[in-house]
Amino acid sequence: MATKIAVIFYSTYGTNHGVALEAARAAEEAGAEVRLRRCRETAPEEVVNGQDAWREQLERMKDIPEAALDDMEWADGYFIAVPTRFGTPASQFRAFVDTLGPLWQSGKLANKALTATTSAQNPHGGQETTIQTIYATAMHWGSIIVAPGYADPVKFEDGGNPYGFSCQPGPLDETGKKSVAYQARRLVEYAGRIAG
Ligand SMILES: Cc1cc2nc3c(=O)[nH]c(=O)nc-3n(C[C@H](O)[C@H](O)[C@H](O)COP(=O)(O)O)c2cc1C
Repeated sequence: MATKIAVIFYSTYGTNHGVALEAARAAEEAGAEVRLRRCRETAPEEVVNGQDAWREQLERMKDIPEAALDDMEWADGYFIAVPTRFGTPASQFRAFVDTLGPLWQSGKLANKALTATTSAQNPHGGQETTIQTIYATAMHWGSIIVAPGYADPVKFEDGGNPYGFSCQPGPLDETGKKSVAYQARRLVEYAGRIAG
């Protein structure tokens, strides 16, 4: 049976959408069954519509299903891609996390593999604290954290964040794609071992 991976992301301007697409592609290539899911937009409509770039990104994602409890229960592993907001994950992701109490209570979030990535405007704008904050939540679930570390040469080319791939806003460059693909393959491998 194929390893099941949920790629859960949120993106205001497109960066993390790009990361999520590359992660989903690489996980599928590695043999996983993949669900690509976006966190629901929680910002007021007038705020989203007040920024063309935000409104257009929401339009680009409209056919991607919103993340739901069933996706979390279904998956063997989670690939999380969310922007940094003041050194922590975007609240749209936190809003989804805050719906997971019943799953956690029934033990259905335990023993899943999890890895996380982020983006921030500045090269040192809080990427590491964002990823570590996601990992702190994952520990409450009993997840097995699959950080990339420096276990592949690409980590010496991509800025070297051992907690998870991180970048500045914009489309992924070739090194970024390689790094995200490596992190996704690693997740598939360890999610499969745990589930197996
Ligand atoms: C409310 C808010 C807070 C932000 N906080 C930070 C921050 O702490 N550090 C930083 O470098 N960038 C910060 N940014 C920039 C975002 O991280 C950036 O827009 C995001 O990584 C782009 O990802 P996306 O294209 O997927 O939306 C912030 C942006 C917003 C709107």
